[in-house]
Amino acid sequence: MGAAPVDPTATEAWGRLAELASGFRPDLPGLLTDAEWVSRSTVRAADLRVDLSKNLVTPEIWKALRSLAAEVGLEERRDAMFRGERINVTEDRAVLHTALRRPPDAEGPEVGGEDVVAQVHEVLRRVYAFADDVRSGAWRGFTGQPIRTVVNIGIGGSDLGPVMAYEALKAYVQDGLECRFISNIDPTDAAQTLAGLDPATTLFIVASKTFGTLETLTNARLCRTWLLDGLGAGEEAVSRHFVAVSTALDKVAAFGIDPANAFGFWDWVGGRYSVDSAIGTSLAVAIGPERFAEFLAGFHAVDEHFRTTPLEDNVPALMGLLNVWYTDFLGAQSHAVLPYAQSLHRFPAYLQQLTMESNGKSVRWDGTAVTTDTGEVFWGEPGTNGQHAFYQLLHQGTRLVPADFIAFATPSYPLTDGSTDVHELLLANFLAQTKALAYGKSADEVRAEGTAEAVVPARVFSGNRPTTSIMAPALTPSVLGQLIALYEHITFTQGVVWGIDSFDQWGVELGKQLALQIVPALGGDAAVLAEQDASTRAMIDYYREHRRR
Ligand SMILES: O=P(O)(O)OC[C@H]1O[C@](O)(CO)[C@@H](O)[C@@H]1O
Repeated sequence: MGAAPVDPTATEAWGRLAELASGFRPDLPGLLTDAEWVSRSTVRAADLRVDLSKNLVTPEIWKALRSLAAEVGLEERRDAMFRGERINVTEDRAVLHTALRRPPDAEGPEVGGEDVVAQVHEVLRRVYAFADDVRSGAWRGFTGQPIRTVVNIGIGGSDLGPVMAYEALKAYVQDGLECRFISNIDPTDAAQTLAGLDPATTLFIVASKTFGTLETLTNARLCRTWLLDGLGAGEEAVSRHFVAVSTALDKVAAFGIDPANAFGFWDWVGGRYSVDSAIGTSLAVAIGPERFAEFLAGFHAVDEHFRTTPLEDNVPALMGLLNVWYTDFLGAQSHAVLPYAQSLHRFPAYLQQLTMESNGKSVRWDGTAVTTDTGEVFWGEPGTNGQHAFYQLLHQGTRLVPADFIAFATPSYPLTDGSTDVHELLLANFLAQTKALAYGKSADEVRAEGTAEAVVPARVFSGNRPTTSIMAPALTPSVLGQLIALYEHITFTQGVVWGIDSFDQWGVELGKQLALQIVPALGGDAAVLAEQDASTRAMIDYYREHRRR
């Protein structure tokens, strides 16, 4: 099962961190008076400026966290990943999503004797040619019309990355082109997504790493029926309206999609790490090959930062270590990601798969039990919307919730209401929130506002609530690539400390198996029904009684 990971709790650094945590009294207002602290706590990766100064740490804690990274062999494992070693132990695979964004002239790692970077660029060349054809109108549908809508059919990493990036970069989408996304097996998703579309100008991308995913194949069949019925055509129309992205090109062909219309990728790309592979084809069509290449270059810039920067300034490593500190020493159970950019409204959902499918594990890569708490629950919504919903708990609740705030100097859409720079109102809120969380408001301050004594406690803010502020010049394709790579490497860092294989996802399998076993019972198979537990049986009975056809 691979060499045993170092038990982090047995390291010297862990002992030191435990000492530092016991009786730790954070003093963010005190720290923030020190310009030197802020400047030392502000780190950069490519275009990302990351202010770590409003975190519950001290120089001693940082030192101990870096020692922990050294003792668990973070840099060695990072290097092994970049070299293409099979660090995805339970699936016996290399982990090389970083090769997807290496420039064509870079010397790539080899997997199975094959030059990975050359393979990547060969597929990219085909994706770009396809994207150009769709964008220029050279690609025609069955009735001879150009494509207006691209519908990506996928789920998990084959959906969340493309939809998140499309939403984030909508300002760059070619006029007259639109992407839509179908993921859920609930037919409502397909029904609502297809509503109003003209089959003659609609092209489907079936995106599935394995090409065996129930939801995606079901939706693909459903869309094929919709297309052929709408066009009044036979199977011969499929090749003008369906392309596929997968590592299983034999299954793509078996499904009836012309291999000439299929774009491949490789088993060394995890689904949740695949938006920068051909899985991003819908995005490449929407924003064009040049912008897509900038997106990849953004990832690569942060990869290089992570690969070459010493720990003191290595942003993903520092942020990952900080998350370990909060999770294992200060008892945090969740982590909020709060983009002050509406364009990033699907970013928290994307990060949920990236972080929780990667680090939601109880055993280590050698099969032994983890020795400490692992993966936090990631969640979030764009500001300022969240301020009017769940920030109450962030400010005054009993839970410690470290939060990452993300903002951009230049807005995606520079609208004004005639007199106000609306983006400045957004940024003022971003700045105000991290300040309010850090400083809080004392009882004396509340009293000084003339508040009745009985209400004073309800209006006190404890402060000392940690935040990290990430800023960049604008949400460009490159900056989006940088942000994604940042969180990929944060996730990796945490996984290494905990000794986790962050690249498998066995935990999703049991439910899938059981669903397939239960299907016949819903259809009335008495023998399968009898095998179910009492609760499941009763719900199936309820369903059969209430289902209207
Ligand atoms: O791309 P595929 O093979 O259809 O898988 C979709 C998603 O399903 C999962 O395997 C989880 O069920 C994810 O890891 C993956 O991103």
